[in-house]
Amino acid sequence: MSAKNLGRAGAGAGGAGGAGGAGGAGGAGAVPGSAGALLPTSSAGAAARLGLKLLWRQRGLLIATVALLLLGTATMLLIPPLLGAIVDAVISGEPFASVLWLGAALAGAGIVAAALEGIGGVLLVRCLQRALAELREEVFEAALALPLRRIEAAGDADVISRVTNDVEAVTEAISGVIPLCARAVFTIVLTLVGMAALDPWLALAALVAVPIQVLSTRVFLRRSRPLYARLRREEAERGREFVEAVAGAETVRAYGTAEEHLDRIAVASDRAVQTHRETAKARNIFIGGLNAAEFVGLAAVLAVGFVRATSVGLSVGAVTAGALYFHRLFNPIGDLLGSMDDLQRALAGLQRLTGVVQAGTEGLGAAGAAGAAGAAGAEAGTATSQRTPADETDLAGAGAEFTAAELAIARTQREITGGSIDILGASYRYGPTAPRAALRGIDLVIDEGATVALIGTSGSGKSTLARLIVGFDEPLAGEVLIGGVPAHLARSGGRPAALLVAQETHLFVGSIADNARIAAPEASDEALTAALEAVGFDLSAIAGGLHGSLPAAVSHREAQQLALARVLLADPAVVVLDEAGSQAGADPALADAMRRVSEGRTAIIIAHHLDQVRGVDAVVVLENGSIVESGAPADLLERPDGAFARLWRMSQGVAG
Ligand SMILES: Nc1ncnc2c1ncn2[C@@H]1O[C@H](COP(=O)(O)OP(=O)(O)OP(=O)(O)O)[C@@H](O)[C@H]1O
Repeated sequence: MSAKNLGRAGAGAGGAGGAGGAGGAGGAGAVPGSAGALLPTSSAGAAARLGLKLLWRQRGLLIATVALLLLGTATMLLIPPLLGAIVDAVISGEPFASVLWLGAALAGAGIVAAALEGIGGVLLVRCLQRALAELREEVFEAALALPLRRIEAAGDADVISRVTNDVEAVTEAISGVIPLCARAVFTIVLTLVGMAALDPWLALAALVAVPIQVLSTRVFLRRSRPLYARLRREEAERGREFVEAVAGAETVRAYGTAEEHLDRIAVASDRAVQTHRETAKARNIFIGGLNAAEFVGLAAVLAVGFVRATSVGLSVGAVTAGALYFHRLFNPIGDLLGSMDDLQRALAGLQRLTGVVQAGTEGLGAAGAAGAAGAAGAEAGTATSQRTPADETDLAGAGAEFTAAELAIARTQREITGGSIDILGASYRYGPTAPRAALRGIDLVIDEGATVALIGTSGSGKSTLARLIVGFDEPLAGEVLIGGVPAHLARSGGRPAALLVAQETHLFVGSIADNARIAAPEASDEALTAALEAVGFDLSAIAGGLHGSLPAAVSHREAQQLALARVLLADPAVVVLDEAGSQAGADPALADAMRRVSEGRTAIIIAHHLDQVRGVDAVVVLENGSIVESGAPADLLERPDGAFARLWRMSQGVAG
């Protein structure tokens, strides 16, 4: 295969030292979401809407649950009047049998109410847990669908803290607080109805507590809402400092910057602790307000009961029942208002989770599908959902089954018409603060099936170009097309059209088969074995063979071979081997595997050893983000002053 049009602007008809279309928009503008921008947080309304949407999917179960809880609460309300009736029966000297019957009714009501509330509570938790599972899925899918640059800019810790801490806050609320609040609301409403039925004046007296409760709650909410939002942000920042220090442990040790990192972690921790203190203070004031309200309310009920008993002859039993009703309100009101704390935390968490869902959807809806195709494209290991619908019509029909993020991905992705690569005036810059553009006006056309080596000194832009080709990022100016489709949207047979095999291969805990199969979930054991054998992976060396566990200390060669086998299984039109062969010169088995993987598809090899350019159709030399030379290796070697010939001589230890 040739790469005859290669380096169209850079080399023209093989011209050495061309500027590679350096006139491109090297100074392209800001990268959205760059420079440490945390992922967005949604409004409370959007979070509530998402919560309701998820709950609505369980509506059948939810309605049955609410009915059971209401029935249970209503039955429980029979207890105070029955107790009042016992008091009246004893005072009026009724026969013991009557009191006994009332006692039996009391016990029966208690048992039935407890059973109904118990079953209702279990069903409610089940319903909420299902909604939570769906929320987790939505957030996870949205996080995967986020443009890779967006995640990099926010930092892994931000995403991790959302899918761990925030999900945990919402889980706690869902398992404990929301069922408690649901029961509390039912009890409060029905108890007030019960009191009003007993004597409307008693119910009115109970309402004296309400203004104090409302005031305490409002003050608390006003103070705590921003405090909780701040707390979650500060905890995420603390996590980020920590993760960064741990992830960069080697660098930290090498440069002796441990103290500096510890200081930064300490500052972030202090900030979070201070906010914790402020929230505790706000909570204590709030609880004091609730206690005062209870005291005032009960005093009012007893006083009004006394007046009513003496003025209109309300029975002592009725007043007792009224006081018991009011007393019964203490716990649910306390539960409800006391749960505001957890609900606030859960809402703050839900807003951050909804923010991820929105960012995933919006990023894709606009131009940000890079992450979808790109993240999915990384070394075939992270292929997106196999539920990719064939076209828009399918999507509309199956809408309910797809998350918003999936719909956005699927709507924008397109099948390629071939494996050619057209890079037209592509420029890229890592954020507005980057000192210079990583790529400037790259023009490069690679024919389908060609094998091309990218070479250049460190920082010349090879990896950046690779990221654009596999669709991790979009160029800030110009275009990168695979088979006529923008690289970040390009699909081939429903899978990413281009895959990258990087130096680091991500391996999952599990068997060799599990690790290979993520590239092609439907692949048979035979297909997996064939792919692994084709890249020289020695299954006989693994205890248990294909289904044996990945060795704890997997060698670099084995990891690379697994990554290459994944490419064979996923069968993309384009493969980019970034540093995959950095040891290939010294390891003929890896060099063979690379050749095998490059066969029958367009292959870009980021060559770190010039040995790797042997047998390639063309070489592209990058310098400072521009193509300075390109052409067939033999042709380039004939130009003694050319960049490639110079690099070649250096690699052979020849001066000049
Ligand atoms: N994540 C990043 N954030 C900011 N700048 C970056 C980032 N990655 C690369 N760069 C910069 O972009 C330019 C091109 O880097 P790139 O990694 O593409 O070069 P390379 O030729 O692949 O280098 P190497 O051979 O060392 O991997 C360099 O100036 C580099 O510092």
